[in-house]
Formats: sequence, structure tokens, C-alpha cells
Amino acid sequence: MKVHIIAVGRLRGGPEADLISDYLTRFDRTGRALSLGPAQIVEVDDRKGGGMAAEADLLRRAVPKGALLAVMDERGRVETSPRFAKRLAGWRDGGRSDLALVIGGADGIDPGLRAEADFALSFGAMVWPHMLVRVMLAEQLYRAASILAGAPYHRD
Ligand SMILES: C[S@@+](CC[C@H](N)C(=O)[O-])C[C@H]1O[C@@H](n2cnc3c(N)ncnc32)[C@H](O)[C@@H]1O
Repeated sequence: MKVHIIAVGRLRGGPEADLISDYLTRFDRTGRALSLGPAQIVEVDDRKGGGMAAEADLLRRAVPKGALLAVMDERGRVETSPRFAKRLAGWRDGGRSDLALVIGGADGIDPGLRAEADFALSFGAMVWPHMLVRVMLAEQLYRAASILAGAPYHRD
């Protein structure tokens, strides 16, 4: 199952970009034997003035046809890492070949797009900067693959 992290705004280098690249490389490597990955970041333009609805159209267009759509949203479901790993495996076993994980911009995710999603995942009730959410999501993907592979990265 290919993973597409679809996010608003362009990251041009810096520590976040290095961490994301590192975690996604590790995810790809660990996930290969588990039919998970590869993962890629797809960036859409930050539509200043266009509003959330215009941004939602750009995000929608980046979602591959037939993909399972999960949005990142502080109002979504909070999960433990092992539970998220199980969920990821369940999505893979459900036969979807693509998973789209959508991160909103500064104003959040358009309610219409949120309503279309199959799932909403929360990293807690606090609001995090969207660039950090990219890093955290990349890390959780790697952690999930490690858990499923029985690798010692995650410790309860
Ligand atoms: C700066 S936040 C926007 C928050 C915005 N005030 C709202 O009402 O949605 C940008 C994006 O980061 C993601 N995000 C921020 N905090 C999050 C959290 N605790 N859990 C999951 N995703 C989060 C969401 O995708 C959100 O749309």
C-alpha cells in the first residue's frame, strides 16, 4: 500500500525536511517486506486569500483515485502507536493500494473535505504547526512499520 502524505505549503530544506526524509526512508525500508510503502510527501500550494475551500480542491486533486482518505485533525481519533500500527495493517489488508493522509494548512481542513474522509486521526487535543505534524506523522509511520515488523524501535 503506497502512502501519500498530502500537505499544504512548500518545505525548502531545514531540520523538518531532514527528519521527514529520514523517517520516510526508514519507513520504506522497514515496510517493504510488509507491503507498506513507499511513502511520499505531496505538497500543494498555500492559497492565501483563496480560502479553505480552494485549498481543499487542491488537496482533493492530489488524492489518488480509490485511495483510503484519512485526514489529520485534532478533533479526530487519538490512538496508541500499536493501535495505529494495527489500523495501518487493516487498511493494507482491506485491499486498498493507496493511503492518502491529508494535513491541513494554517486554517485547518475544510469541513467538506473532512466529511468525505474515511478516518480522522488526532495527535491530541492541542493544535500543532502543520510542518511539525508532517514530521510526527512520518515518525509514526516508521514506528508503526517497526511494530508490525517486530523490530525493537518501539518500547511500551
Ligand atoms: C495549524 S493546524 C490548523 C488548525 C486549525 N485551527 C483548525 O481549526 O483545524 C494545521 C493542520 O495541522 C494538523 N494538526 C494540527 N494539530 C493536530 C493534532 N493535534 N492532531 C492531528 N492533526 C493536527 C491538521 O491537519 C491541521 O489542519
